[in-house]
Amino acid sequence: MNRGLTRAGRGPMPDHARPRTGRSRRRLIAAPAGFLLHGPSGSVGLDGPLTSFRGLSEAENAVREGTHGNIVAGAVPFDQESGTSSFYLGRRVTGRPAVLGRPTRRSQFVPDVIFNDTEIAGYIRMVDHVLPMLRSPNDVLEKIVAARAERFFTTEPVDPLQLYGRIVDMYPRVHSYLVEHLETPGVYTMGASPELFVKKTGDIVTMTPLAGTIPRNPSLSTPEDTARAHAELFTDKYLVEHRHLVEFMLKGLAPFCTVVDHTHEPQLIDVPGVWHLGTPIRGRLTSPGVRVADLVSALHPSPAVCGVPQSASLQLITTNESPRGYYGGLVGWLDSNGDCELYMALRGLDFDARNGCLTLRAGGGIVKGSRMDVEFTETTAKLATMRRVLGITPLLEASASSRSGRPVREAANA
Ligand SMILES: C=C(O[C@H]1C=CC=C(C(=O)O)[C@@H]1O)C(=O)O
Repeated sequence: MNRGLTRAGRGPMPDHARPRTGRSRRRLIAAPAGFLLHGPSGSVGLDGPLTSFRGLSEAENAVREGTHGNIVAGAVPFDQESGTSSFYLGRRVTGRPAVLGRPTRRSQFVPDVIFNDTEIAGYIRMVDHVLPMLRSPNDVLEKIVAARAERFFTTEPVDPLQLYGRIVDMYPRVHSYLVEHLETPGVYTMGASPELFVKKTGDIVTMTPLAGTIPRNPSLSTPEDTARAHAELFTDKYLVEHRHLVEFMLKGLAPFCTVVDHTHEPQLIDVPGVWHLGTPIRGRLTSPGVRVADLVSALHPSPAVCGVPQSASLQLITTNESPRGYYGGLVGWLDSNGDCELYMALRGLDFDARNGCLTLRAGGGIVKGSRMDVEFTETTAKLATMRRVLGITPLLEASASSRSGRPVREAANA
């Protein structure tokens, strides 16, 4: 167990990354304390002194003891073999940190290399490599999630909490998250997650796995765009891509549940910038004492971020992509009652406050019948969620605007 490694023992934060406290009549979180979550289900932060853990199972044991705090919160990486978790045990605080309300200085974000072309080339190679495998009746691969990164540098120091505040303000309909990396203090993963991985309340688990995506069309009215999304997503290619995920989740849940209910048809899910197919699932656990760490090892990484079969997809991803870190992992909290809320760490970025480097990452499920150009456009639409936060014109909106000759409406929360 890695107890006892507290913020006090982790060296100083750089000046421009250090949080400041402010005065407000609302209840405030004075410091970021490793983890923040804001969204329709409420706000969660931590109050110290904190104890930290590099594994979900140890973190769960400690919070269930209930002696050092009532909540443990943080992130599980995409690949638990090559990365470590960052969990912080403390007391639950609800409310908005004072610093989130502060106006941000306008920074410029410049690309690492023009168009981040190395990552684009790697993505194209990966998709080219897997498409024939998916078509071959002799290959086991049925679905794989290929992802690509975009890297930018800030031209002046950026406060990670102010950056996070922009995410919270821009995307109130989904859950925003921030986790400081335990291994590398001063590095943060943050974003606006569209997807509930698992929520546990007593003996009830709920989730809405998402797979199947098309970008929103900001030049259409909402009813027109809804009709278009329905017509495009309820077709064989997307339904198969989605079914792989639902089948995996149902199979993974079965040993833990006495009953599992789900809708037989997926639903159209409206999240910032894109439409998804999603299936709400609800299970009754064999006991409220089922461990969250056991649910996570049965269900993560799911085909929402990895593929089918899991081991072959994981192998292809770890061999061919730059390390994903917390992208495609899980973020959220577990408490001393055995309850939890974990979200998929998607539509986010890694921010290294020590050198101003930001890495955005997004991917999409590839199945037999997928097309390179359509898949690439899907990753562009997903990357746009964080590009908007940085004030970098999303490529899709820029090109749609120049084609139509008129400005395109902001689609982030349309
Ligand atoms: C892998 C991502 O999204 C997942 C979640 C929803 C829909 C997805 C899809 O349609 O491929 C992905 O499975 C991402 O945002 O990087």
